Amino acid sequence: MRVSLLQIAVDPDEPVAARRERAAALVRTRHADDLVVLPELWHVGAFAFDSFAPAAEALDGPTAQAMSEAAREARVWLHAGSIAERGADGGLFNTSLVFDPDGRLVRTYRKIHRFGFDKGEAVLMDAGSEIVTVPLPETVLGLATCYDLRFPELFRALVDAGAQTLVVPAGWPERRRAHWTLLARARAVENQCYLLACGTAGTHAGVPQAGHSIIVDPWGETVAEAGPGEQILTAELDPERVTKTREEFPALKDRVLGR
Ligand SMILES: O=C(O)CCC(=O)C(=O)O
Repeated sequence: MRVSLLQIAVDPDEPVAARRERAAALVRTRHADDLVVLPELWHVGAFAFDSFAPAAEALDGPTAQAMSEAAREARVWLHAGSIAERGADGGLFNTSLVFDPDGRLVRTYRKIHRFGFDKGEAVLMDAGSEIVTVPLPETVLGLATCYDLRFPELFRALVDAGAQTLVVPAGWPERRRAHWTLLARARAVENQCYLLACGTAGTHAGVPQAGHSIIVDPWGETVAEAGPGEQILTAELDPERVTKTREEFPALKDRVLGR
């Protein structure tokens, strides 16, 4: 199973519509992949708090439409990262979108843990509450977003729901890059899953982004890691490794708490 993480640069000088078209054009080139992943809030920037409400879109808005068409053209599964979603009830959510190779929006995930403590996303957005998995032909995706990476109980719940490949779009800041890499590997090894963590590059709202998107295998080893700039990170995964790792080292079966 070939996967690519599109580590897009989010630059405040680039209009949202231009970045949307650039991202769609990149997705359209990925026809040799099975799964393509974009970062968190790449259309607007995860730290561009003032733009969340004005840039918010419905689930059939321009970003979703562009991603649907790109997935269909490339014939790939597309985790299109997340958008600022204006819900039908007026709520504002940080929502991930997954499209199938026919361009159908098959699942959405509203970020559960909002970042910012008493400002930013934490006060501007509403929290999701649903644990979301997505069955693909080769694996089962478990969805989480950025700050969620710090909450292992979410990932355990995803494993209980059948997840084999954890997908984490992010807009992680450079300042805490060491946490990003450490947590990505920890979530993979403790849950015996592949983990695909796709961040942004560049600097927006004065916050330099970490980049360093990373693909980790179920043994906790790094399969591929990006640098700091805009980059496409590609790797070949063996979905059977999840089952084999869980059979050969059955630590998940020894759980005592939280079952
Ligand atoms: O947890 C962190 O250090 C970064 C989280 C974050 O930037 C986010 O969730 O948008």
